[in-house]
Amino acid sequence: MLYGLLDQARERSVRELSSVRAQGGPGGTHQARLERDISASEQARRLAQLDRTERGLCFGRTDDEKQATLYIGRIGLRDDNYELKLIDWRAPAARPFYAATPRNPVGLVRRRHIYTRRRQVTGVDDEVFDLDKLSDEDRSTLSGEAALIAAVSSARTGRMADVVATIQAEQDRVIRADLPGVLVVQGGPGTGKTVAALHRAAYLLYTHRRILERRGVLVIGPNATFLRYIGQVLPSLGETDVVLHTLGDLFPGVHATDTRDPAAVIKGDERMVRVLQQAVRDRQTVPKQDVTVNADGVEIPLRREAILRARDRARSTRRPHNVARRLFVTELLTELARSEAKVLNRPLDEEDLPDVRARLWDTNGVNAALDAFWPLLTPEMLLSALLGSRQAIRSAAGSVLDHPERERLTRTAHPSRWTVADVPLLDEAAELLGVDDSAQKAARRAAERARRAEQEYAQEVIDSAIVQGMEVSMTVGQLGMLDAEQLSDWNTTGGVAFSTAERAAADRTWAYGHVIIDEAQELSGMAWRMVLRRNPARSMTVVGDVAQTGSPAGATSWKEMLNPLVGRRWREERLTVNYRTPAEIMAVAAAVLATVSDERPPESVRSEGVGPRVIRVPSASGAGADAGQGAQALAACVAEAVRADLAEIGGPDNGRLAVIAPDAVIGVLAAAVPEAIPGDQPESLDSAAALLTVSQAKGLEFDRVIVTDPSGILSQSQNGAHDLYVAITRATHRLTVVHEGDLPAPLATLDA
Ligand SMILES: Nc1ncnc2c1ncn2[C@@H]1O[C@H](COP(=O)(O)OP(=O)(O)OP(=O)(O)O)[C@@H](O)[C@H]1O
Repeated sequence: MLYGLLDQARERSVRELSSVRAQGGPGGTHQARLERDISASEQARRLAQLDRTERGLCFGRTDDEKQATLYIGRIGLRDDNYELKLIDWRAPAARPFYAATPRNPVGLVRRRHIYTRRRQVTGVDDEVFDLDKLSDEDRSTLSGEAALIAAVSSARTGRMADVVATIQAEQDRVIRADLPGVLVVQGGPGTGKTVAALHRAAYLLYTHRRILERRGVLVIGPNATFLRYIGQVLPSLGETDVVLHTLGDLFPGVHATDTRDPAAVIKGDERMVRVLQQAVRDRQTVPKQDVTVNADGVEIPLRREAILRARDRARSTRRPHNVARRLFVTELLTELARSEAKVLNRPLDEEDLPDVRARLWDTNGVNAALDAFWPLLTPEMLLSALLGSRQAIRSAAGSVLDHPERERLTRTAHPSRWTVADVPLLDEAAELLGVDDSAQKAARRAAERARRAEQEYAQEVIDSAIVQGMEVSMTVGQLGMLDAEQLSDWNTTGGVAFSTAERAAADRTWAYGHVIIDEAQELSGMAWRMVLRRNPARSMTVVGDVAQTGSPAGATSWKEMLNPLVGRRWREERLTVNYRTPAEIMAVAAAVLATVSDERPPESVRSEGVGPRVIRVPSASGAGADAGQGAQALAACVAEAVRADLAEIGGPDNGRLAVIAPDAVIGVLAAAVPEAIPGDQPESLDSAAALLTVSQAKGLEFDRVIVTDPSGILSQSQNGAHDLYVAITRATHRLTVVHEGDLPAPLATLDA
């Protein structure tokens, strides 16, 4: 019956789409074109949404104490009488399906999971909260619990899948938490933080569509591989107004991927705000004595005193550098106009001043001279000039950073080859520099007037019968209605080309309605400042695990990181159950965790009955055995282990494998194990085996994992133990450890 309704909804959309298209090309009145564009785009979007719900359309059923039965699914569906037959998983009525526990069944008598393959029901799985209240017939069809275990044990595909059918009560609390404020979701590896955060995005867009569709939701992940890994979850949940970014591409126009910046800790330190402020001031220069400026062949004297006064005045406005520059330039042009009149022995009327200033400004000599005192700067210019010069760093950071810190910051070669740690600095610089947009502002005011006229017109369109007809068809699938503002945006941007997501991604100052930050423990103080600028409303979901922090600039506690930034306006939810890693592997991970953190390891939801496997590399013996040979021997062992694992997995449809290794041996391993595709290649996730550094493996999971050289992982950074904890907790089934020499102490039990 439900698939029948889905087909009907689809047919309706196809019909409407073709009838809209049949109305012809670009002709007709302005109003007709507008209506056609909107209608076609909405119908296409609706169709895409309906197509995505084909698999597992309905996955749940609830029976409550009042004998009401509801079916829960990926979208809401109504029959011809407008009766709701399938409840969207995000609707309030679906909540008991997720929230009920044996202790607090929230009015439910039974929760049923429904399994389907294509359009066939293949099984059901019941949880009964009150057997007495079930009818005899229902009692006779009861079935056991297995939905979650089946879901978490299944082979991995290289992409994260949605879990709408099996969201657990503690995750549901996170997903449906209120929109305002900062929600921190702390949980160990595999507790579903990422999956819960993405479902939260879908839930928020559904529940607060009016606000969020216009402002968009920003999801920040640790790297491009991770974004690819989670990229399909949201579309499958039916959401498109979401922008996915890494920290490296939050500054429009820059795509930084390099995370290995020796100065990352200093660049992440909030003291850099003062360094950048001073770097900007250092660019506002005053010569040591009076100068002359050449204006079309006339040498005009300019007093040092006047430059100093103009600078002080411009600074005292406290406007950003490029904005205050207008005042500086105007002051000095006035000074030059007077000085020129004196040189040429000509009178100067006050009312002629604006014209004279404009003429002087148009001469190359004046322009260049004033630019040298107070240049127009881009963030990129400011930062590359700073990082590329020891002298500039000394001047800007002399009182803030000590000598070794300043030395580490200096990058005389390729100062504008941006690393991820540079991006928050560029963003900070953009704030300090500002944009002199007085010319654009005038244009914008004119555009705004035009826009208001459009808006009034669009309101009339909404009120018209045709668009009211659309409303009926759209609300069937819970598509939000367009408001007058959206309609006019649509019109002024020339049609459907710019979605909220596209406009937001291109605009550094875009204020998102909600921001979700995954692996948030990795953010430095400067990175937080950049992210907070994207969300002045402070409506955020901060997801992470302070026990997995790899970056030395990252967080060791949420309190220390967040209190200075948002005060006490944050609350914490904890996730405690591990859905990924079997108990046998988690026991090893727990021993590693205990060496560095008081955080409790999460409880595994299942065990495999098989412990981790250990392979010891035969020692390279004899005189002349060196580090190179050691690495070759290690690589040979890993190659053998990879081939054995791949043979056991028996094809990419049955699961995935990852080799996780210290950064230093990735090159050797890439040569020795060509089956494993390095993580910096986009196809890595789609291959049967991936070769990853720990930072590339963050947030990902694989059926089998070969952790290579644990001692190397431990010693490669000051957060090595956190890295080893991350590496060990990526496996959903089997873990193999390949090592040379003795195992590091926390793994010693594996030798037994
Ligand atoms: N309720 C659930 N039903 C089915 N599978 C789940 C559920 N919750 C989590 N999982 C699965 O558990 C695995 C781990 O989830 P996820 O990656 O979100 O964990 P995480 O807490 O972000 O881990 P990490 O901190 O290691 O990145 C995923 O495969 C996810 O689909």
